[in-house]
Amino acid sequence: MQKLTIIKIGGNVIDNSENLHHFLQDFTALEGPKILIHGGGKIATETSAAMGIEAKMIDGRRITDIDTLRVVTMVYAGLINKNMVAQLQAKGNNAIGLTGADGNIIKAKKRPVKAIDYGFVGDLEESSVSSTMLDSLLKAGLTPVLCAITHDGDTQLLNTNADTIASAVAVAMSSVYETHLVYCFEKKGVLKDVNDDATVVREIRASEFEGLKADGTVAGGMIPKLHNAFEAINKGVAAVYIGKADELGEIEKRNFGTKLLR
Ligand SMILES: Nc1ncnc2c1ncn2[C@@H]1O[C@H](COP(=O)(O)OP(=O)(O)O)[C@@H](O)[C@H]1O
Ligand SMILES: CC(=O)N[C@@H](CCC(=O)OP(=O)(O)O)C(=O)O
Repeated sequence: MQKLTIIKIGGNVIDNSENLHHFLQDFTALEGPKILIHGGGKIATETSAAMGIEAKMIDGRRITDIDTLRVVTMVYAGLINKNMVAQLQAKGNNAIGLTGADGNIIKAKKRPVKAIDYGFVGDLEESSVSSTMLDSLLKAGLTPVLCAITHDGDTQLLNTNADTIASAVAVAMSSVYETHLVYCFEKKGVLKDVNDDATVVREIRASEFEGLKADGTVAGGMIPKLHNAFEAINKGVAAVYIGKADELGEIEKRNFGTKLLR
């Protein structure tokens, strides 16, 4: 099987133009077919505030009412996605920026209203990602750049967490490629002490996850990130890493961040 590299980049890195430039350079230099998935939550929150809309997050998910959906569509599918594609083009990478609605690449289901109404948040299912469409783009020599906007197939755009998209895309592509998934963010990996980059946990087994949550080692956005990362490794993705965006260039040379084990 041919190797495919899927990289997810988080909002804190995207927000810093110097870090983003460096990351996109390293991403372009990676050998072989690749897919980039980006978030942008931080910029969406700032843009919402500038428009007088208060951002509300519960368990790492944005409550997406109709006004917020407009903002995230503009920010993720427009501003961030198109700027990233333009930067990749300038670096010689023939990128194509897409939402899940384009080419029906990711179809989601609006999250059912239970105790909390998340609004226009889309959940993914086994059959949500079209590996066939993504593979035809890769075979055409293009680098897909996917944002966090999906659709329900019945006109409605939806907002789906970018870590979840990365995991689902990696699982779907594993039937066609030996898929490697890398979550890039602003820290060196999963840390024992969140404020100390020298405390990277080099390997985490699925069986250790509950303990790390219970003793408070992992918290906040790291909980859904690890959950999505373990979903990927447990469903056939060949390798999953979590590490620092500006160390991506080192990934083949030495230990990069935290490696997940089944
Ligand atoms: N043990 C940990 N190691 C690293 N980061 C952690 C840990 N526990 C909590 N975090 C927090 O998780 C955040 C990453 O989650 P998130 O902000 O959702 O990522 P992204 O930037 O990819 O969207 C980090 O910025 C950090 O504040
Ligand atoms: C439903 C939901 O929460 N969607 C996310 C999508 C963006 C994202 O995941 O951005 P980061 O990777 O930068 O956090 C949000 O709107 O924040």
